[in-house]
Amino acid sequence: MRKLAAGNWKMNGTQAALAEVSALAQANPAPGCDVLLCPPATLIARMADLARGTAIRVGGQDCHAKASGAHTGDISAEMLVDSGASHVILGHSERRTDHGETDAQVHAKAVAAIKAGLTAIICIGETEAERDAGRTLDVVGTQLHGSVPADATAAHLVIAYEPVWAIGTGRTPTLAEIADVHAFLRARLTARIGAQAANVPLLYGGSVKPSNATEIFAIPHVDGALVGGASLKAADFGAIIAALSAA
Ligand SMILES: O=C(CO)COP(=O)(O)O
Repeated sequence: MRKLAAGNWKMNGTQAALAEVSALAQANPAPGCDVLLCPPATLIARMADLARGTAIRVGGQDCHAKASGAHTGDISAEMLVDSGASHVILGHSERRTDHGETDAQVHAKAVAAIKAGLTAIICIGETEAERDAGRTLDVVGTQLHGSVPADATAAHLVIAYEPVWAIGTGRTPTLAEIADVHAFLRARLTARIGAQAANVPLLYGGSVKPSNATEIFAIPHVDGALVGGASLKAADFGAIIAALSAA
C-alpha cells in the first residue's frame, strides 16, 4: 500500500505559516509516499490552493456528523470537501479530551466523512494510566471497534495509533511496544472490516521527529506517521517524508 506522512498542525498557524507549504512542495517534488497537511480550518482553502499541482494533499482536523444545520462553530464533511480537503482527522485524543468525543460520535463523524468522499483518519490510543495498568490492547481494541464503521473501505480509511502520553512529550513507546500494538490493530481491523484491512495504512503518532522516524518506519505494520509539532516546519517534516520514502 502507499505509505502516508500526515501532519497535524493542531491550533497552530496563521497565513504567514503557509510559506512552509511552498517550501515543503519545492523540497519534495516527487516524494515516495503520500503527503498530507491538516491545518486549522481557517487555512484549509488557502493551503489547498497553494498545494494544487504539488504532491501535498490537505485535510481537516474534525467534522460534524451532520451535513448542515444549526450547529454553531462546527464544520461539515461537505464543507471540508468544498474547501479542497481530501482527508479529515477524527477522534484525536485532544478532541476526545477537550470536547468529550466518544467512540460513537467518532463513528458517526466517520460515516459522514466517508459519505462525503473524504478519507477518515481515525485516531486511537491509551493514556499513561491505562498503559501502566496493562490495558493498552483492551483500550485501543475497544476504540477501534467503536469508532470504525464496519462497512468502511480501505480507500477511505486510515488508522492512527497515538499513545496519549507520547503526544507532545518527547517520549515514545519502545519499538517492540509499537510493533505489538500495530500487529494487534491489523488483526482487530481485519475482524472489523474484513480482508481489505491489509490495505488500510496504520500510522504511528506521538513525538515522531526526524531523529526517530527511520527506526519507527522500519516496524512491521507501521505504514506512516501522524506528526504534530515536527510537521510545522518544512525542514523537519521534509526529513520525516524522506525517512518514510526510504523505508
Ligand atoms: O498528536 C499528534 C499528531 O496528531 C502528535 O503530536 P506530536 O508529534 O507533537 O507529539
